[in-house]
Amino acid sequence: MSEPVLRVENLRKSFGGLVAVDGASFEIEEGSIVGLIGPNGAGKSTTFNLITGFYEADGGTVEFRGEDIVDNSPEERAQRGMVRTFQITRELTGMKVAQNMRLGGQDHDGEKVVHALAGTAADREREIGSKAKTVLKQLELWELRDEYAGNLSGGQRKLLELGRALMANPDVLLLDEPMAGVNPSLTDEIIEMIDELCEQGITFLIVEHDVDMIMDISDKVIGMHQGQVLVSGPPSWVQKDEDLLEAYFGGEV
Ligand SMILES: Nc1ncnc2c1ncn2[C@@H]1O[C@H](COP(=O)(O)OP(=O)(O)OP(=O)(O)O)[C@@H](O)[C@H]1O
Repeated sequence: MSEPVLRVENLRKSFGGLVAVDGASFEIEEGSIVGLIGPNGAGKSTTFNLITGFYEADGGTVEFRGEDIVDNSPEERAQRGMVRTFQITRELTGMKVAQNMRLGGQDHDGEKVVHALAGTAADREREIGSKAKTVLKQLELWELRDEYAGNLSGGQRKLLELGRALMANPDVLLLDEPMAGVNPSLTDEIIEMIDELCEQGITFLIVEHDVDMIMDISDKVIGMHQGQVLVSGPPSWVQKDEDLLEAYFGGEV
């Protein structure tokens, strides 16, 4: 069997006395779509932030292509091809769609993009512009390129977030609730896009509250509760896992 692209082992993180991630371990195979689910407060976002290096782990390892990167900064991880989506924050809503995309090609993963391209700064600018055009067309945002990001609908913003992340040439793309606030027609578009990108070799880790959708699109689903991985495997049996069902629906009312 091939090596997993990402392996998390015994990951731990507390905030004060609160244990948010409590010895989580799982693997992500290259070229797969993996969903990370669990009830509110299960530790999904914290795990996400530990993988991308936005939080420092209290313990455990994060291996990327067989190498422990737990001491690497988010920028170093991004340069290796691990990229996450960022919300289009207030600062970015004042910029046009096309500018947002160019920034995506330059910011956290800028080094990788720049190194990948030969030639002068002007050549690189042209290259970034041409990649932005391709991605915007893929995401059907090309017509909106001169629109301010702040004028986009919630769903269109989600597509722009995805587009910005794609500008950084990711190998592994971590999506934080890509469907939140997205209307059903755009949801389908995003799912199609994820499928296509996966076929092109991008590995996905997706944190998402829409469990049905995650079960539909994922090759593997990881279910978390109280900072621990309860279950990890194919959607067909994760959705029948008694412990996970109990975590979602059981316990005290
Ligand atoms: N920066 C922080 N400071 C203090 N406590 C935090 C912080 N981030 C998360 N927590 C706590 O850690 C626990 C896990 O939170 P986390 O956001 O990882 O869960 P989640 O599964 O993503 O939840 P949700 O589905 O509601 O987004 C929660 O009890 C939360 O209150």
